Amino acid sequence: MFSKVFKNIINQGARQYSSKKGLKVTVCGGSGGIGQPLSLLLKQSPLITDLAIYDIAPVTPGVVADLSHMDTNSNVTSHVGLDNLKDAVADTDVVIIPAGIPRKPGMTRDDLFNTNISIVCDIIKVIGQVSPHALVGIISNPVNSAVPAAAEILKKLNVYDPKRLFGVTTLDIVRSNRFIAELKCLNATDVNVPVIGGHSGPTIIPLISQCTPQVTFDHDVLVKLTKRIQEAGTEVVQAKAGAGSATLSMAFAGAKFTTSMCRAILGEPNVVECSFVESTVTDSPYFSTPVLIGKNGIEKNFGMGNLSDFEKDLLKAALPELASNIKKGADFGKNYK
Ligand SMILES: NC(=O)C1=CN([C@@H]2O[C@H](COP(=O)(O)OP(=O)(O)OC[C@H]3O[C@@H](n4cnc5c(N)ncnc54)[C@H](O)[C@@H]3O)[C@@H](O)[C@H]2O)C=CC1
Ligand SMILES: O=C([O-])CC(=O)C(=O)O
Repeated sequence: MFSKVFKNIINQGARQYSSKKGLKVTVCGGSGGIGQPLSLLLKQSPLITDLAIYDIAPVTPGVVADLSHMDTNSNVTSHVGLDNLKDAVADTDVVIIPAGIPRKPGMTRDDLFNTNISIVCDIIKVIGQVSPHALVGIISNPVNSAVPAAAEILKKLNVYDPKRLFGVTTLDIVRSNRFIAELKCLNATDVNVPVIGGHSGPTIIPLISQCTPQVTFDHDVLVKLTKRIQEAGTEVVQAKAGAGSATLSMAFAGAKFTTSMCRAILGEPNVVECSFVESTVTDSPYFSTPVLIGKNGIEKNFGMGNLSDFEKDLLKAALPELASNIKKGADFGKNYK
């Protein structure tokens, strides 16, 4: 008797929850080093009712079975291989893409171009055909080339909306916040540093002069701190000694970014993230700055604000590399069949 009553209560609860439709999020590359912990974090979000995991790896149904035992309310689905990508992105609200290979010591992010950009283009093409209104965040490197390549694919499909395409640079902000908190003995969750530019070496420009709370450093400390932020990805690649690049901190950053997109779609005001997007802020056609995100993507670009002389020099050094990364990506996208 007790167990029958108990089961009824559970079933009513389940019906109540399943009737509340939240958002669908698709993780492309969901079985990888970033994809698995990112999916683990997203499975815990009450904003997401459907989590679709897409990958080419045969382990994917196992990853999904594993995630689906977590007693949170979202449904998780498995989609393996390009033929099944359509289902993964059908009616989706957000697609987040960490598909592709990571760096090994001695490689630059640009060395991943040949393998990763075609992976990203294959995925973007299907998103453009099936769910052009989704907000799309690209984690796969080189981000500076992947975003312009993706834009060209979407333009060819006549569905490109620059407000909906994002390069995910959140890890640069997460690292800057943490490194500054360490140096100044601050609570890391209270620190917020905008990071502009792109996502590779000298194109990563932390605006420490705009940090909240305000912080100051002697020039030599500022130089070292900036270099550490710019080379933090390489720090992890070297420490992992051939076994890949940042995965856990990236999953944390990716979950922050994805959650921001979900909050914005659900109507929360004042959702601001730094992201590598189409831009008129500088001469670079794509550039990361803080942007206001709303239901339909970017609503406002906040630009760079006032830069210190040191930051102006960083910007000058970044622009040539950015221009070449962007042209390489855009050319690939234009020629992609
Ligand atoms: N934007 C950022 O701040 C960061 C970007 N990354 C980048 O993220 C990417 C992924 O890194 P990890 O997860 O460590 O690599 P990983 O190799 O552990 O995982 C990649 C996953 O992508 C899947 N995959 C490969 N080709 C695919 C395709 N055609 N379609 C769908 N899935 C495919 C693989 O099966 C694997 O499960 C790399 O390009 C890495 O450089 C990494 C850290 C930070
Ligand atoms: O460094 C890499 O190759 C991965 C990455 O983008 C990062 O950790 O920032």
